Amino acid sequence: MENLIAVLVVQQRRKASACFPILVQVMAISTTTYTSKCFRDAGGWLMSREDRSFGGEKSELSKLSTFIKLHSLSQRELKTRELKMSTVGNSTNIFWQESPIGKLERQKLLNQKGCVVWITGLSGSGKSTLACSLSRELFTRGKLSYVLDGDNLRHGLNKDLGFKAEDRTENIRRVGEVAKLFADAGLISIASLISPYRKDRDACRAMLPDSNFIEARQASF
Ligand SMILES: Nc1ncnc2c1ncn2[C@@H]1O[C@H](COP(=O)(O)OS(=O)(=O)O)[C@@H](OP(=O)(O)O)[C@H]1O
Ligand SMILES: Nc1ncnc2c1ncn2[C@@H]1O[C@H](COP(=O)(O)OP(=O)(O)O)[C@@H](O)[C@H]1O
Repeated sequence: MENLIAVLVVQQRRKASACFPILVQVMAISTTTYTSKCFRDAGGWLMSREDRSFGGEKSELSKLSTFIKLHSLSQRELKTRELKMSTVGNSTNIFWQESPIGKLERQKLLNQKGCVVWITGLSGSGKSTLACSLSRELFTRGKLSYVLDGDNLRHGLNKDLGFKAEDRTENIRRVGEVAKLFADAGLISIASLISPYRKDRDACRAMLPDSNFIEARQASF
């Protein structure tokens, strides 16, 4: 049976003139419960912190002030959504927002598979040259790539970082995250960084399915 996912909202926060809900919990309920009628009628669900059951009268519920988002999801999607809810810093209301267009659709549009090619090697070993040649070669074959070059990224995104071990780790983590997003967008993301520590490269690899992360070591020519 299809499951419904209800996002419970217990309070509102005011910011400027706008009210926006604070998301506190995601819960699955069966479509056979009383609530499914409420969902249909109201197109959403209202619930107080005190009333955590789904059995309350609709009239009571409608006294409450805020809005609940409702999605009809498969069990699998539901699990994914629940897993993607996370606490970031002190915030408990940060959750993953799905894109209306899926990765597979983007890949189909571009006629290619998004992935990360990670080129590691010493400074001056030829990483950037290799990354640019690869990008050009892919382009001539009708494949869209983008080079994430360590030098370039240190001009902007990573300009606050130096070359201590922990700064390199953070540099590589950030580039890994960007590369992952580009791969998700359907691009062939070519990262060219010294990335001297295996653990940092492995952490980037772990962000993606194995077959989507290709590591290449540029030996000095
Ligand atoms: N220790 C030190 N001091 C000063 N400058 C340095 C240092 N290490 C690297 N570089 C220069 O920074 C460029 C980018 O480095 P990366 O971001 O790829 O390094 S790392 O992956 O974070 O280790 C790197 O670019 P490439 O020479 O293209 O590798 C260097 O120009
Ligand atoms: N295969 C190669 N043969 C000869 N020279 C190369 C080769 N690859 C790169 N170079 C030269 O070496 C220098 C450093 O290359 P670069 O790609 O900037 O290295 P990195 O990005 O690793 O610092 C550049 O002057 C480049 O033209």
